[in-house]
Amino acid sequence: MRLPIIAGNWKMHMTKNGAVEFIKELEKEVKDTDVEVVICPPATLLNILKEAAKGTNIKIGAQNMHWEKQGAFTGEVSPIMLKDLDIDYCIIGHSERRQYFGETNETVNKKIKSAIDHGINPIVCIGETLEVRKAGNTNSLLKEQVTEAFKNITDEEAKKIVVAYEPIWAIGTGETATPEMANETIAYIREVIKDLYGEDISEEIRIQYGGSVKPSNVQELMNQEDIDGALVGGASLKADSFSQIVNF
Ligand SMILES: O=C[C@H](O)COP(=O)(O)O
Repeated sequence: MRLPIIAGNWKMHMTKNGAVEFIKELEKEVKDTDVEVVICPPATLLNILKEAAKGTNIKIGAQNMHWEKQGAFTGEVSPIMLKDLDIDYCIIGHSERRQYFGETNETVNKKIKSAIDHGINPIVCIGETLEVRKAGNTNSLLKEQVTEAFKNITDEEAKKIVVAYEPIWAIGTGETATPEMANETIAYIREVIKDLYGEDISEEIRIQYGGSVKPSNVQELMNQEDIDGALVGGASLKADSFSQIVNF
């Protein structure tokens, strides 16, 4: 049995006041859940939220990191800095970072390795554009993204990775993949992982769905056999809607 994991990706939203209130409110609503709950705020809020979440079952994740420990990389945050704050997770290779900040399968792989080396669990995002899906190339693209992401990752390291399947056409658009379509694609991703690591590890690795997840559609998605959680954008910005998602 895989432990479900529901993570909120706040993207470039939120400031101090609202954020601490959010954690206080969320804590009350999710304290009895069996789901692993993660909030990924902007880097400016990592420290304050880590403090606010102390003693709760809410984990805190970053949205990005550099693969180097330190150096002349203006504006970047290193894995050592995240570990300094005891950050639990880091989203890696979100489609917005691939699209707007030039991230490639190669940099995603470097970041995954570095995160694991520093004791940070990666949430690795993969997904296709509408053009790729319409052309019937979804599976080949996902296979390439998975294979490149997991390059030179050992069996033990692979188990620490959470994969987030996010069809780009479903992000922030209100368009959700149907639960069946999401499940079928995630089952395919699990097959690719099975080819790389064998059945036991592929059955252990958690794969989330992301893309317009909201209180009204989460249950149907989570009922699917291969979907182990959600990476939630817009609906994670209000404690009320995010806690409804966690308590699906
Ligand atoms: O990381 C989260 C995803 O990009 C989904 O965002 P969304 O729930 O606003 O569609």
